[in-house]
Amino acid sequence: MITVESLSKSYGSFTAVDDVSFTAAPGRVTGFLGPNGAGKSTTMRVMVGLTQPGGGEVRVLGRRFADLPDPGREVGVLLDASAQHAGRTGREILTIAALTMGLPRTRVEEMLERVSLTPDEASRRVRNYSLGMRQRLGIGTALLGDPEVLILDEPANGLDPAGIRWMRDLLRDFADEGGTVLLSSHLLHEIEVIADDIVVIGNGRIVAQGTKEELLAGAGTLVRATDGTALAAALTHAGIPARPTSGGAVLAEADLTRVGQAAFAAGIAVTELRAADGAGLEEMFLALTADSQRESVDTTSKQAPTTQGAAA
Ligand SMILES: Nc1ncnc2c1ncn2[C@@H]1O[C@H](COP(=O)(O)OP(=O)(O)OP(=O)(O)O)[C@@H](O)[C@H]1O
Repeated sequence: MITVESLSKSYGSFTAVDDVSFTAAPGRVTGFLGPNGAGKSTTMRVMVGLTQPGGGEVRVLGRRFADLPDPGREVGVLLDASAQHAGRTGREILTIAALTMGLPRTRVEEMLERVSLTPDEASRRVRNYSLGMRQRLGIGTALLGDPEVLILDEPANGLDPAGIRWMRDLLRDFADEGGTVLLSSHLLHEIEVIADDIVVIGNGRIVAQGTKEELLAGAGTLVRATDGTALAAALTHAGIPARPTSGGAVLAEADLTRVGQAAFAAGIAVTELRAADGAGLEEMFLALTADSQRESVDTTSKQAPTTQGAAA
């Protein structure tokens, strides 16, 4: 369990993390999603005692990180996969970590196998590793002490699709055995594939949180007709908030039946009608974090889609 309570952190007059509260529960994979510079790494650094908070606190397994009796065995941490000693081999890095934690050397071979680094790769110096191999090694180091909690900052960075699937299965198994996983990403798709619960941060503030299902349910219905403008107008006329998406469809804030009936009543033949699923979550992510995006994003909407019950 990780509990973040009213956490704030400023650098000079700049507020990087602003009154952030959320929980990552045991048995669940919690995705911490936000665009670049949103405050994810700062929050995670506070969690593991590397950055002092300006206000609020973080508890891991009920204690501040500094008060954990044996943090290496309780919390597995991966903050920057490229921060490993480039002149050491993968096996040496794991061996040093194992010896520091008082673990037998056999644990190193177990872990190399678990993160799918071959004996040949384990004998190479880390400077010759791809980013994906560094991530696997970093995840191996985090798992080495058989911790109850994993805190991983952008662990999918550099992994190919097969690597992301491998990581998803690994984190799923970890959570199914009762572990707590918190992982960050600036890519919605990664979080959508891996996480059970999602916490969305933009400009240092939590903008939405809930289960993946809750956030998806809030995303409404995706509907398409030959004349999208007439469709959007008909839905709006029927009292259903509706807006065009970047893909030419209309995203409506009502369930399938209501949207279908409204289009039928207006005499409009729909060519597609389905739950918005990932498309809706993506729209929501872009809309909710639009003002913290560095590149301008046309969300076409004045309002974020409904996330009641899930919104913080
Ligand atoms: N030591 C520091 N001094 C000054 N500003 C900082 C410092 N560390 C972080 N920041 C600023 O705080 C904000 C949040 O940074 P943070 O690294 O937490 O974001 P992030 O969500 O992890 O982004 P990314 O996905 O790009 O890693 C950024 O604007 C960053 O420039």
